[in-house]
Amino acid sequence: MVSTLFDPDRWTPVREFEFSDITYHRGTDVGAVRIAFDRPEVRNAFRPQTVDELSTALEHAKRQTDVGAVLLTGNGPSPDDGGWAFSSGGDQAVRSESGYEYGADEGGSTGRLHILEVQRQIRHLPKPVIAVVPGWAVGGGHSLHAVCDLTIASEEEATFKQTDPDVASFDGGFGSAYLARQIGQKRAREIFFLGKTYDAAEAKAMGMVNEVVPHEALEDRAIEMAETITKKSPTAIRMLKYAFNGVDDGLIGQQVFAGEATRLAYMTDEAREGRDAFLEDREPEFEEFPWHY
Ligand SMILES: CC(C)(COP(=O)(O)OP(=O)(O)OC[C@H]1O[C@@H](n2cnc3c(N)ncnc32)[C@H](O)[C@@H]1OP(=O)(O)O)[C@@H](O)C(=O)NCCC(=O)NCCSC(=O)CCC(=O)c1ccccc1C(=O)O
Repeated sequence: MVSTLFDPDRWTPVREFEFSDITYHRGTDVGAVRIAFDRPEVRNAFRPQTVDELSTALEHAKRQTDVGAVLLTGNGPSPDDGGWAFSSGGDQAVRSESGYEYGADEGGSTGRLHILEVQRQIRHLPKPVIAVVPGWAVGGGHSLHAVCDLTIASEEEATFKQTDPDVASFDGGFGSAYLARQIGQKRAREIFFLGKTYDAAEAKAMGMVNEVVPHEALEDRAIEMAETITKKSPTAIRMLKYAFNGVDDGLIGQQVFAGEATRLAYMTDEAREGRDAFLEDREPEFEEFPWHY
């Protein structure tokens, strides 16, 4: 069993990969994928292996031109005590002085903090990523939900909390500063400085959760959201995501948005004329193309 909230009729395993720390499924009747932390016994804490797998799945999801939405969630419940989690952040059991360590027989010799690279993957993914929160979203797990485009949360089980300063960690980017853009400075500072716990309704009232859903209906509602998104124009959704990002992302945001504008421009006769003139070793003839206003 993947998770008690998982509907096997709606999802097919993506068989290209052999993952140990996540599960990865493609929708059977919706153009979406479901990526889930699969370490429920440690509240879906992520270790370097988990982060590598997450990154691989996100890169694969990015390249699927018939996939328009990504659901990111956590499998559960814990076989030990029945607890639920989206993610409790970095696995403190493998944390060393330089970051989070791979096991003895895998990876490099230095500690990693590459969940931050995954945050940037989510941020730049050309399709919405929905955080589907069935339980604890804590520490780096809280930061991950913050960077996702949308968050839906279990009414009964979702709990939001920032423990970063308790374990001498600090997400100075999307987890804090971008969160403050979502919910305001006072609330974001409260989350980090006081480390209070918030249920799904409180998190929605604060503006960091879009919908609160009965626990048993959580993934059905997530699929409905993905269906809604994937019926819309892929180009419009992609450009909107990058437009929303742009204001906070500076020159990188401008570059990403402009890159997609370039793709749209490449689709015009005007661009074809520029390319063909070069290949045919002649001057380009742009006279027929208007100076739009
Ligand atoms: C999540 C809890 C609040 C849940 O509490 P509770 O329901 O009572 O369950 P527990 O009994 O505590 O936990 C069950 C079981 O899971 C183990 N566990 C839970 N969380 C972790 C974890 N993060 N790492 C390792 N193990 C974990 C726990 O030990 C229990 O195991 P047993 O063997 O059964 O005893 C509570 O568990 C809790 O507070 N967890 C710790 C949360 C935490 O501090 N997370 C780390 C925050 S720092 C971080 O995530 C850094 C990574 C990162 O993203 C980053 C990197 C670089 C810069 C910035 C960042 C950033 O912070 O974003």
